[in-house]
Amino acid sequence: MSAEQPAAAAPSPADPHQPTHSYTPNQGYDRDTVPPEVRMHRGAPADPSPNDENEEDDYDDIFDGNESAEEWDPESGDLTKNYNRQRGMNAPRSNTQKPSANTFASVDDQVSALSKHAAKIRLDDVKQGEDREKDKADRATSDQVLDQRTRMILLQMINRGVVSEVHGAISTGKEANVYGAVSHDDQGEAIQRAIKVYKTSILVFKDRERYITGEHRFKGGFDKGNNRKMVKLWAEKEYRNLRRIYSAGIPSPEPLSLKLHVLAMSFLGDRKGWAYPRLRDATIEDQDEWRMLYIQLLGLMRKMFQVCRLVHADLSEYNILYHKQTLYIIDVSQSVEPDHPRSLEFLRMDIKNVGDFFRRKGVDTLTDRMIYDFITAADLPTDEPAMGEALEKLYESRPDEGDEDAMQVDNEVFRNQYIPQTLEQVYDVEKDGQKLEKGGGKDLVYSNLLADSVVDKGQDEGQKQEDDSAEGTESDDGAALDSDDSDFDDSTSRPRGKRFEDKDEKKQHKQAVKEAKREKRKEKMPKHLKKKIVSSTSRKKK
Ligand SMILES: Nc1ncnc2c1ncn2[C@@H]1O[C@H](COP(=O)(O)OP(=O)(O)OP(=O)(O)O)[C@@H](O)[C@H]1O
Ligand SMILES: [Mg+2]
Repeated sequence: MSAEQPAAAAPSPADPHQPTHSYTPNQGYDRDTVPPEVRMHRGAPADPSPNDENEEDDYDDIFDGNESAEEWDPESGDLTKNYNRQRGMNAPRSNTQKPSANTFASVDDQVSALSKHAAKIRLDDVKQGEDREKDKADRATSDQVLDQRTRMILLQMINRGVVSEVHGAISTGKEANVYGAVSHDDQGEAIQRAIKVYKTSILVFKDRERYITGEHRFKGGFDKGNNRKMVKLWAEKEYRNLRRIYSAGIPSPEPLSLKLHVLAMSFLGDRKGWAYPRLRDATIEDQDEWRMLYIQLLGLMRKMFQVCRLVHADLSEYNILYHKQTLYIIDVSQSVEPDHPRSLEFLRMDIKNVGDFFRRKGVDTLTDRMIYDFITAADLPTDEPAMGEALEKLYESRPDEGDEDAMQVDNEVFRNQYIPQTLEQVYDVEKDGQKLEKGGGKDLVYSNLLADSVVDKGQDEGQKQEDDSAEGTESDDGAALDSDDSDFDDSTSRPRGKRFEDKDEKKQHKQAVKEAKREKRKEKMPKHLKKKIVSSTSRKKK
């Protein structure tokens, strides 16, 4: 106040009495009682971190709602709630109050309440496989991803009982870090968990746009300028995709809880917290096992496509974990639905990655085209052992059995083939279907999807029975499975129509069905109706 006042005089009994705390309008009381590791600041600079540049260090979205996954998607909120209820993941919460009248003070209270858990985040306790040990610099960077907001979310998860402790990084990457965590069951038994924390740095997430644009589930698009929102969207995508995959019975982490950019899931590893190796790092000597895993993986890809309606879109030996002859699918944040304009392109890429890897391991692989047809064919089984058997039949049906040169040529052709990017393009091609049929038709990589699963199914449900009997026969309109596919016994999953013993009879029947369908197509249905059918068919879950 006055300039004469001594700066730091020794305390004297005559000094005016100082309040124990100070009050700043709109900021509430000072928070010196809150340990620094959980202290939040409105206005005050946060710890410098490359990951939270331009981020206002506030926690409103963390405490707002306070309901984990329930708040992130109003449209599918019910589903998530149900899921969480079923999983019993909504542990008793001690801080359910919502910020209302005095928002800041209320958030502050919640922060203070969480501070008691601060010691349960111990990131120096690092658990990484030897071959994946990162150097110190890397680790330092990784630790910084735990900015104040992330720390707050983790504390909140601890408070809610999702986990009881968070440990060091299992993996530190460009886009996300995965941390080990522990939770305790009713008997006090430790259960390992994994927590994936998405990084919010702008550059890394730039190319993610192509996965989201065109996703009907993300119709609202995303705000490229807002990093935080984008990363949140990304975590949501992984959560939702994992839920589908896990509930379809595909080996994968079980998604447990989601808050903004932090996703808690079950841990794929041993009880001591060692994660299963990536397929890339798995030590498998037995050649037969490699082949078995290859067949297993093709089945998982098919199931993911047909049952979960998802294309992984980043599938490789890096995003598959291995344990005891079982493959686990992870890292599904970029996975898209079949109606995504680039889904088929992504699928083709996945197939290539998988094929290349297993070929390097010495496995006699099928051509990319055969795998593509196997995955997209509507009329094959979606469960084991039937899927594996179907693949064995494919092996038997190969015309140039294992001829590597022929396969290479076929793969090259297939990989360079035109894949439509939009529905409009698909329909234009479909109009020309008759022309293409005469020879080029089987090169239509999307024919499985278009002719069978989309257009015909949608046209008239009343005729479904008739169409069913022709399932698999339409396939020679395009690049579908060899017509022998009707020999597959998938009676367990879906009743098939008429079965054919005689090849000629089969051929005749196919011809007739083809004619009938051609006629049917002439009575073209309005585009908007088709589009509607396309999206409803592709969203359909079994
Ligand atoms: N549920 C889990 N259980 C055990 N380990 C896991 C789990 N999820 C991920 N991991 C480990 O973390 C690693 C990285 O996970 P993931 O592939 O999901 O992240 P990412 O998106 O690829 O991250 P980045 O691209 O930044 O490397 C995996 O290779 C795996 O070793
Ligand atoms: Mg990965």
